[in-house]
Formats: sequence, C-alpha cells, structure tokens
Amino acid sequence: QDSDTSQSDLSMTTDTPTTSGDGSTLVVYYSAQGHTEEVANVVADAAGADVFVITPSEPYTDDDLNWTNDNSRVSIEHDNPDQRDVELTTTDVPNWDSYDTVFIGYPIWWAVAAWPVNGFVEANDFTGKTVIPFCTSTSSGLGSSATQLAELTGTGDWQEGQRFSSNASESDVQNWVASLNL
Ligand SMILES: Cc1cc2nc3c(=O)[nH]c(=O)nc-3n(C[C@H](O)[C@H](O)[C@H](O)COP(=O)(O)O)c2cc1C
Repeated sequence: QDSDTSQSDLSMTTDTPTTSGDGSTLVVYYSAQGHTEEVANVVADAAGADVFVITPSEPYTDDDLNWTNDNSRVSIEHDNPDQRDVELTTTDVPNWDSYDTVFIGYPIWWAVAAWPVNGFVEANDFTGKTVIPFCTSTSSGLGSSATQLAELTGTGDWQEGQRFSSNASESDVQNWVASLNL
C-alpha cells in the first residue's frame, strides 16, 4: 500500500535541485503531535527520500501525552522504563536493503527520544547505512538522544544529527539538508 505514496513523493521532488532522486534515502519518523511530521516531510522533499512512519499500535491521545498529569500514559511510562517498550504496527520497511542513508526523526520526551522509536531501531539492522538523526523539541537540545538510539542498534554509521524547534521554518530544514551534501 506504500508504493503509491512513495511514487507521488518522488514525482513531487523531481524539480528540486538538491534531490538525489535515486530512492536510496529514507526518512523514518515518529510524531505524536505533528511537529516532527512537518519537519520530516520537508527533509524528505529536500533529500528526494522515501518516507516510513513509525506507528504505535495504540496511538497516543492528547490525554496520554499530558505530561503535567502524573497518571497519564506518558508519565507512567516515563516513571517505569520497563513500560516504554511500545508495540508498533510494523517495523518492516519495504526495500530496507536498498537504502544507504536513513534519517530518523522524533520528538524529545523528557530529554530523550520519544520511546516508540526504540522498538524500530532495535528491530532493524543498520549495517552499511549512514544514519542521520533529527528531533523536534520546545527547548531541549538533541542531547544524548541519538547516541542512546545508536547504542540500542549497535549498527550503522550514526552522524551527529540536528535539533529543530517544534515550529522550525521550512528554510531552516532545507538549509540543513543542503549542508549535508548527500
Ligand atoms: C511527554 C512529552 C515530553 C516532552 N518533553 C520535552 C522535553 O524534555 N524538552 C523539550 O524541549 N520539549 C519536550 N516536549 C515537547 C516536544 O518535544 C515538542 O512539542 C515536539 O516538537 C513534539 O513533536 P511531535 O509534534 O512530532 O510529537 C515534550 C512533549 C511531550 C508530549
């Protein structure tokens, strides 16, 4: 069901000068509230990349995400790291072997990567791939979020990565992708 989407993504980027357009770049992201999704779509357009969305089997509702409530789902998972192993709808990326560059985008939750990303990186082998992390947050930096993900996989050539504010401008994101010289 994803092939139609990736074809239309590619056709939308045909006249973007920074695209490699050979389908060897993938943007994987998780976004609970849409901010990372917006950044990820700009990255994908600028890089001529395919997109894979990390989807929890039980998506987080607004109530689930209310970190000011000690009894919300996210607060309970934060307080109990053994409950952060969130089931995902799938971790299988079509044509995974064909990608040599993989962006991974996520929101920052309590200064770490939103944990639905953990199960994705644990389930996939990044050997031979360049991995470029990015995150969105209201104020926190990337911190050690990306190195923690790299340690979870133990594979892949993880680059330094980039933090964007939740409402990053399109040009900020485009300039960053251009600076990578993919
Ligand atoms: C549970 C939770 C914890 C958060 N923790 C932080 C944090 O530690 N530092 C920060 O700057 N922003 C934090 N935020 C804000 C998000 O990182 C920010 O809004 C992000 O852009 C959300 O991305 P999304 O819309 O793709 O889900 C938190 C948000 C939530 C829901």
